[in-house]
Amino acid sequence: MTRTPVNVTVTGAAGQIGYALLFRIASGQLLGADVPVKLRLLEIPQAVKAAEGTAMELDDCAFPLLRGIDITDDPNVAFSGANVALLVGARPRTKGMERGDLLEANGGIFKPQGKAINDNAADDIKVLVVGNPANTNALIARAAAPDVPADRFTAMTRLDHNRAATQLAQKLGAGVEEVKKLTIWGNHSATQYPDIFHAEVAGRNAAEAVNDEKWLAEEFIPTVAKRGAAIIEARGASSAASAANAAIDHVHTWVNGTADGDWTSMGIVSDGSYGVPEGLISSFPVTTKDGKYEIVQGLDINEFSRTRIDASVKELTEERDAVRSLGLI
Ligand SMILES: NC(=O)C1=CN([C@@H]2O[C@H](COP(=O)(O)OP(=O)(O)OC[C@H]3O[C@@H](n4cnc5c(N)ncnc54)[C@H](O)[C@@H]3O)[C@@H](O)[C@H]2O)C=CC1
Ligand SMILES: O=C([O-])CC(=O)C(=O)O
Repeated sequence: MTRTPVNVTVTGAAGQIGYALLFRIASGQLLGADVPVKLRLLEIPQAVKAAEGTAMELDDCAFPLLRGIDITDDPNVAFSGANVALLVGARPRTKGMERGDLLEANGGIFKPQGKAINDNAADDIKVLVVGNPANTNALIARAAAPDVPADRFTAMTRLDHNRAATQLAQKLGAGVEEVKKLTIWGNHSATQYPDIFHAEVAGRNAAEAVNDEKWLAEEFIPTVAKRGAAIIEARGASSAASAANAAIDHVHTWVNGTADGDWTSMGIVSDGSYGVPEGLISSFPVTTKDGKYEIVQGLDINEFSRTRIDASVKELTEERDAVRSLGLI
């Protein structure tokens, strides 16, 4: 194999998502079974030793595609020459913390990381923000990287998309692979809107096949939107393996393309489509090809959907205004 390795930077590498993610990247599941990778792990100084332990384990897997691991607490080093950056490390909300405090603490992480990406990453850099609040953290990083095209900054709603696919498949007794054209709109938060009106299950329109607006409004949407909290309640820790899996899916789809007749959901910088204010990082239905994505255009948005998209976009607008007033963007 003579191909130049792809540099993949992972922040928060010693955390629980990092532990579920790194082995899959190193085994070729992020970019493809023929693509060698070099890993750059960014951690805070106190967690560098733990990241070193994970790196020892990665070595011990003898992955043929893994061409090196660097571990650092310096964002400029971590993002030097990065082709793909997975921004996982974030400041969780702790007891007594107001939303503004959370946004400010994360601004202290994502602003310098955005600048370090701007100054050091490769020209083809692709960024996925996983750390919460993911959409607004992506907005902060993007604002700190004026030399990087805005469409390279994305936020993860693929976990929500995958959750919705399973809920819908289970409701209709279908396989998840038969579910197509689902959309997550808006924020990766409880206001997100999983939309089945354009979705198909085994070739049938999903909303018609379900034919149960009560289930849609009272079961499906809340189950998907509050799944993160339900996992925390059940597991005593937030979702990790499924979040890592979604990060793999997000980047793999971005790089390798969506299947014909299907699309996926990604948090991306709005171009104003579907009435989402330009510049907000909001989830949309997108197709991907040759490492680029496009918003699926021309979908009819009914009243049921419009109200819910607007509510989530309102929350994103409020988060943007809050980080703006904190001087973070
Ligand atoms: N978008 C999504 O669908 C999902 C997002 N998440 C979010 O992902 C984030 C990570 O989750 P976990 O891995 O479970 O958390 P964790 O607490 O286990 O790990 C986070 C890691 O980030 C590190 N970190 C903190 N600040 C850093 C910085 N400035 N630079 C580099 N590393 C830093 C910490 O030392 C820690 O090792 C959380 O914000 C969580 O809410 C989790 C699940 C789904
Ligand atoms: O709230 C969290 O940290 C976990 C999360 O985003 C999710 O599972 O969707």
